[in-house]
Amino acid sequence: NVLPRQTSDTTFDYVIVGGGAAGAVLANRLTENRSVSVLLLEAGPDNTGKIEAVVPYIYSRLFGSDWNWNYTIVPQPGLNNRVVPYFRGHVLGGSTEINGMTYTRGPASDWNRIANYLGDQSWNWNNMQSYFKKNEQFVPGTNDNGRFLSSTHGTSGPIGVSLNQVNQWILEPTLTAAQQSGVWAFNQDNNDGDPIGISWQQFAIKGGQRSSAATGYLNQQVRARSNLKIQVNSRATRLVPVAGSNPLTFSTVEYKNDVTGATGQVTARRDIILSAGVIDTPALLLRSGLGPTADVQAAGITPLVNLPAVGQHFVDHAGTPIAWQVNTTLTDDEIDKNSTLLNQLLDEWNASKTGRLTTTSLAHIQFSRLPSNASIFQTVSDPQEGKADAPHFEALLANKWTLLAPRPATGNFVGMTHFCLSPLSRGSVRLNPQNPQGAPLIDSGSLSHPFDIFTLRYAIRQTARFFQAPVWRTYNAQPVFDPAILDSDSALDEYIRNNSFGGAHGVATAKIGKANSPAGTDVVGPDFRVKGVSGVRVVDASVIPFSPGGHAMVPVYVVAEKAADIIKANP
Ligand SMILES: Cc1cc2nc3c(=O)[nH]c(=O)nc-3n(C[C@H](O)[C@H](O)[C@H](O)COP(=O)(O)OP(=O)(O)OC[C@H]3O[C@@H](n4cnc5c(N)ncnc54)[C@H](O)[C@@H]3O)c2cc1C
Repeated sequence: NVLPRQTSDTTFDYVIVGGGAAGAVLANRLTENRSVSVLLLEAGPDNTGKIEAVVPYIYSRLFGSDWNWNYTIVPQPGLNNRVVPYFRGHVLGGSTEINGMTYTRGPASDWNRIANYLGDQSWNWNNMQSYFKKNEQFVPGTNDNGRFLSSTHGTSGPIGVSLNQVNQWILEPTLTAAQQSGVWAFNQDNNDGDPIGISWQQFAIKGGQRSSAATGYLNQQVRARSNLKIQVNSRATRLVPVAGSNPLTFSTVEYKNDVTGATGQVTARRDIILSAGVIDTPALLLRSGLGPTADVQAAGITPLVNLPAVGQHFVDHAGTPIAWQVNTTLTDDEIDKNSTLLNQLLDEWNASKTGRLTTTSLAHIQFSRLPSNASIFQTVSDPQEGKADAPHFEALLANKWTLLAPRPATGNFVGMTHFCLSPLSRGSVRLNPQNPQGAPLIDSGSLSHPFDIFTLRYAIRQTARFFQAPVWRTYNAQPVFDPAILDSDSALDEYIRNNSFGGAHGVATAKIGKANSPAGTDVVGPDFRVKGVSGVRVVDASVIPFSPGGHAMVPVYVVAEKAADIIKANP
C-alpha cells in the first residue's frame, strides 16, 4: 500500500507528453510500480466515440477527422512539387488509433544494426525477443495452420494480433501468381527475423476489432491505477527551464486545451518524457529553445542549448500505388461505392464482430530485395549490403482501388502499393517562422535520392511481372495505366513522382546515439536522456536511428518497452 508520490494535482514523478504508441507503453509500465506517479498529457481527445477507429475496414475514414493532426508535407521536388498529407493520430493511442494495423517487426538485421551502432548487444534481434513477445497476444484463427510460426509469437501481451480471417477471391490468385511469376517465394512468417518473400499479413486486430496503444496498454484496469492520471485535450506548448540551473534543467510543462483555450502547467519530479512522435517531439523541443540554434532563432524563439540533430535525419518510406482492373465484382470497391452494402456489413459487424469489415483490404505482404547486380549499385553503395534478410522494398496488394486519385466511376480493381524500405532520401522537421506554434514545416525529402526512385521503379516492374502470371488471365487483369511506361525509365519516374505519397513510417528526428558520440550527431543517449540538458527524455519514433525494414509501429512499441525497463532501472 505504498502511496503514489503525487503531492498535488500538478506534480508527478514523470510527465509523459503524448499518449501514442510509445507514451501508452510508458504510462502503463512505469505505473506498474504503485509508488511512482505519472501524468500522461495527450493533445487529442479520449479514444471513444468513433466507430471508424474500431472497425478495421473503415479506418481510413478517420484520415480527415479531428483525430488526425491533418499535417501536410511542404512541396516536394521529388513528388513533382505536390503537397501531400502527412497523417498523425491526434487522439489517445496516437497514430495506432488511425493506422493501417499492419504488424511487422522488421528484419533481424535491423535490430543487429542498431545494436552495433549503439555498441550495446542488448538491442540485437535475439535480445529484443522478450520485448516483441511482451507486446503481443497472437490469436490464430481456425484456418491459420501453416500461415504463421507459433514459436515466433507472444501470447499474452496487450496488443492482439491476427491474420485476415475473411475468405476472399483474391487469396488464391495472389499466392498462385507469386508462384507462377517466380517473383516471391512463400514465407511462413514475416515476423521471424527474415521477412523476404510473400507471407500472410499480420494485423493489430483482435476479435475483429482494432487493437491500439490505447485499447491495449491503457485498458480499464490500467486507467484505474491511482498513480496514473491521463489528461486529454492538453497539448504541451513548451518545456520551461529552472531559472539559473546548470546544466539547464527542465521540470515544468506548459500546456493548452485547444477546445477551451485554457492553459496550465505541470511539474515532473524526476523526468519529462517526450513521446509526441516523429513530428511533434522535435517541434516541442524547438519551441522550448532546444535544437539547431539557427532554426530556433528563425522561429523567433530564444535558443537555450544548441542541439543540431533535433528535427534532422527525418526518413520515411515513400509509397507508390498502382492499379490493375479485374473482371470480378468481388472486389472491395463494391463496398466503397455502395452504402447499403456497407451498412449491411456494419450490422453484421455490430451483431457478431464478424464479416468483411473485421479486416482491411489486405491479406498478404511481400518483401523484396533488389538484385545484387542492379545497375544502381555501380554508383550507390547498397544500404542493405550483405543482409539477406533486409528488404529494399515492400508491396501490398489490396482487393480494391488504392490510388490517391479518385476511383473511376465503374469497374473493379486491385491495387498494389510499394514502399521504399531502405531509403537514402532525408528530410527535416522545422518550425514555421511565420507561425511557430502552428503546424511544423515537414520536409520528407521524398524521392530526393536517385536510389529511392530506382527502387520504386524496380518494384513496379516486378509487380507488372506478377500480373503477367497466367492466373490473372482468368480475371482479365489489365493495367490502369499506359503499359508503355514500364519500358521507359523517365515515363515511369514521372508516374512515380505524380502518384507517390510521403510515407507514414517516419523516424529519427531526435535520434538515439552512443553516450560518447561526436557532439551534435544525435539527440538522446542510451538512457533516452536529451544530451546537454537535464530532466528530459525522449521515447518514441523520433529516437529510432534508422528507417525500419517494415512498418514502424512494432519497432516503436518495443523500443518503448525497452526504454521503460531502462527508466525503471535508472529513475
Ligand atoms: C495513417 C497511418 C498509417 C500507418 N500504418 C501503419 C501500419 O499499418 N503499421 C505500422 O506498423 N505502422 C503504421 N503507421 C505508423 C505508426 O502508427 C507510428 O509509427 C507509431 O504510432 C508512432 O508512434 P509514436 O509513439 O512515435 O507516435 P504516435 O503514435 O503518433 O503518438 C504521438 C502522440 O502524441 C500526441 N501529441 C503530439 N504532440 C503533442 C503535444 N504537443 N502535447 C501532447 N500530446 C501531443 C499525439 O496526439 C499522439 O497521440 C501508420 C501511421 C499513420 C499515421
